[in-house]
Amino acid sequence: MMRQAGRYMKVYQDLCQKHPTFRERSENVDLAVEISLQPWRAFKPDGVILFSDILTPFTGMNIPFDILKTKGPIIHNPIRTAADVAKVRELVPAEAVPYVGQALTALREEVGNASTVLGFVGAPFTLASYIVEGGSSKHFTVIKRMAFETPEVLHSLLQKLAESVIIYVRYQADCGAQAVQIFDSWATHLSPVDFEVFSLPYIKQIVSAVKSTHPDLPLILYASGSGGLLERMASTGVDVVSVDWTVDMAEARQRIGTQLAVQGNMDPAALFGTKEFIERRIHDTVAKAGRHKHILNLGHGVLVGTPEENVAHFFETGKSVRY
Ligand SMILES: Cc1c2[nH]c(c1CCC(=O)O)Cc1[nH]c(c(CCC(=O)O)c1C)Cc1[nH]c(c(CCC(=O)O)c1C)Cc1[nH]c(c(C)c1CCC(=O)O)C2
Repeated sequence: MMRQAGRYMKVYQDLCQKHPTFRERSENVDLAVEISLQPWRAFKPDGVILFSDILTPFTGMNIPFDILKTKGPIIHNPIRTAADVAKVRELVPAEAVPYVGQALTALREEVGNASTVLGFVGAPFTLASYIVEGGSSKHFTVIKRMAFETPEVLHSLLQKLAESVIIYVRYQADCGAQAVQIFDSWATHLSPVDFEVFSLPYIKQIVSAVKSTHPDLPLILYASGSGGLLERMASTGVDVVSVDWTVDMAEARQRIGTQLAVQGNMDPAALFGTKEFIERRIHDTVAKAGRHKHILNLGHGVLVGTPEENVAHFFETGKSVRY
């Protein structure tokens, strides 16, 4: 299951006591592998997600960052001008983030053919939102101001990010990732007309560049609250469109079509419900996705406080579904 998978787990919280910083946990190969394997050992899901963050490659791009327990992601020197953009370096993953490749390779060895190892990247707009705003944001006013006042500055940043993301996806695949998920989590804060200018072209660029060198690597695209964008997401050329719970899965399937796979889309909070409720929701979701490619998942990460036994029940029920 996606993203902050692990935070709800006691084994992860215990490990955080000993290794208190996110960067230590994610930049040390042994720790990153160990944390990635915690949900795998507990639930045997069909996918094992690398423990890392979409911000991790920033270190190699001359964008110092931290992820603080209280404040979340922090970019120490936000990028606001053309001169700032000029300082952003192209990512050389083997030099800047070798632990990512090493962890993926180790995970592939560990899980063998019993599960799929997933890598992930942030999409240019979502990465830029952190870089320009300086951290998480509610209204995205700084990056939108840049978009609407000096679009050429934002475009030059997005283009640089797209080039590094292409390199990073290829690196993850070469090191063992069997599928890569692209997170454009905050793209839905853009109006669709602006999404078509500031996000879509860059995702398309990434997908077509990666497909030209890695035609068999499945690419998954996620955006939160993506109901206004489903057709546009499908038009990027990705193999899987990840859907969150604000869209009915039957409608999502209809809008995305039967050629692409859909992923999702249970409300993560459904795992606070009774066992029967969880089962009903799983069957409902699977039925609505229809007899076409579907990766059963939550519509976002597992929420902190989710009972681990309910997560286990999600997987047991999901695996027992027969068409
Ligand atoms: C936007 C985004 C980020 N990071 C990510 C996204 C895209 C997915 C989405 O839409 O949520 C993706 C991500 N972040 C993390 C993973 C690892 C995969 C997994 O363990 O499931 C993945 C896939 C670990 C993490 N990344 C982070 C944590 C939590 C902090 C910690 O455990 O130290 C984890 C486990 C920190 C982080 N990093 C980011 C945020 C918003 C936060 C949470 C801040 C908070 O709520 O406290 C940026």
